[in-house]
Amino acid sequence: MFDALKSHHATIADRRFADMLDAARAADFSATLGDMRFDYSKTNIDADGRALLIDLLDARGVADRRDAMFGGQAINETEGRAVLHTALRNLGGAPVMVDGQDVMPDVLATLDRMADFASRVRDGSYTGQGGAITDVINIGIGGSDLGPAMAARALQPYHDGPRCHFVSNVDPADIAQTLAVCDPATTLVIVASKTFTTIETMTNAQTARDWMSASVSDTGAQFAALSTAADKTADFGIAPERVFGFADWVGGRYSMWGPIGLSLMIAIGPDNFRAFLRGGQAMDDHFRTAPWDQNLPALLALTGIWHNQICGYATRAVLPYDNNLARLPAYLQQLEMESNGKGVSMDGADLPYHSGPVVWGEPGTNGQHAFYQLIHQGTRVIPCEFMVAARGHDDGLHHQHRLLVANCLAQSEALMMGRDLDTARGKVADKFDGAELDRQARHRVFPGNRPSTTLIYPKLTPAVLGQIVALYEHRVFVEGVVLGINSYDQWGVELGKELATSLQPVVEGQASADDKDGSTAALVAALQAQGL
Ligand SMILES: O=P(O)(O)OC[C@H]1O[C@H](O)[C@H](O)[C@@H](O)[C@@H]1O
Repeated sequence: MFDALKSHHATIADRRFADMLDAARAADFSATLGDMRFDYSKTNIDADGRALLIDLLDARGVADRRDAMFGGQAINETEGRAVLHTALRNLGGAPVMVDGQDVMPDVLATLDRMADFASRVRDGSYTGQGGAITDVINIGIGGSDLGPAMAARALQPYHDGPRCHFVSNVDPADIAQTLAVCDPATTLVIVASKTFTTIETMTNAQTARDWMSASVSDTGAQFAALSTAADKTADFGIAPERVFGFADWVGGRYSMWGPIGLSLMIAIGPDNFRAFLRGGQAMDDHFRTAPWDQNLPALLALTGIWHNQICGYATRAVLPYDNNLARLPAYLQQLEMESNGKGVSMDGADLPYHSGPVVWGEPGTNGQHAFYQLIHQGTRVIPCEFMVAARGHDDGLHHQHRLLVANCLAQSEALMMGRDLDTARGKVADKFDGAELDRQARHRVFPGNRPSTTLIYPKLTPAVLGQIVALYEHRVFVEGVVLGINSYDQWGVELGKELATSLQPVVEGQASADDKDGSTAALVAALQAQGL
């Protein structure tokens, strides 16, 4: 499938793409949605390469598949489900049909119920036993944690509701340290779980309930649930008026737009939450209508395919120069790696090329003082995705924000330009000479020609965050369709869960480790000797 692209790549692999980069290329290899601009000119993709990449979209039927997704067809074929997180941000309410039924009335009614509840928590008319709610604890994991936790951090400047805490790990340290700073009489616990069976979440929810029941008479009244499993939320003792349901066509890692976003809505308020949804919807409209060579999600995806499947770069760094996006890399790790980390194509055959890349990152400028060394001078090429706002939220500190922007732009420039041996020699010629000058200079050489993309936006508002998240969601979709995999299941997480269940009695000393492998049995024995 990638033959033409690989042949093209072979002819240009040694080219220094900085030599192509003039103002015309910068304009041609950028695309915009309003004030959001995606620049992929600092890559080795040229007009021919881009044309071949766009051919792939047509050859793989991406447009039809996109329309099938928005149209409610069961494109999650292994689970027989539609993929309709986009319906959650379809604020205009245009009909979205699943099995002959319009799902929008239910979606919008649930959004209104969420807004009503969030408003009552925020204005103090919904109370705990001790009065107005001071703390909200969202208990969830994976898609029921990473989205709202990432967004609550990203939109911290808009936070004017009660304190929000996110507990995910089954490690008791997580819940214990959170409960320690909350008052049970004024805390709302939100149990977020699509299935309401996830062991970590149910264990933490039980621990929170025990904690609350020591001092609160009606604990159920201070619990809410976000789930597709209404029967299970009732069994847990949460009254239907505080259960916010959604359908199985919302994938866990795509679910922050609906009930799973309740903690975020309580933090920033329903109006800001709706602005977040509108941002996502604006990206949906763009994805559906913009020609491929102007289409941000498609271009982001094609840049990814170029770097991973064609150039062979196995990882990709996401580097937001926006400290409030500190959790974005973790969020994207689930979104991208759980979606496109598959070795089998939709029809069950082995994938004849690599699956999606390893995604990792940290905000800049922090990363510059840690792992950028390897990005600049390590032996592997790591494509970088920079993102930065024109303005921060503290106008009085705008001079400091400019320093942040200068650093972001400097990094992509440095990665591209590098520094050759002659220039490196010049840097140290006053200190060394002869063989020592050469040796010292070698350490100061930067190969350069290292690709990056840059996403810029005016300011990290709720709407802009919505655009960014939807941009990455659709990027994952396009990459998944091109690779021919199902981006919407996650069978690869099951085996570890099954083995954890079988190991539980072993670590509890109720069953022997004899039928386990030698390493596992020895580790259990050693941990038991240390007090397990
Ligand atoms: O929302 P839940 O049903 O509790 O699921 C939470 C998470 O756990 C699973 O193991 C999946 O890997 C994730 O995709 C999911 O988001």
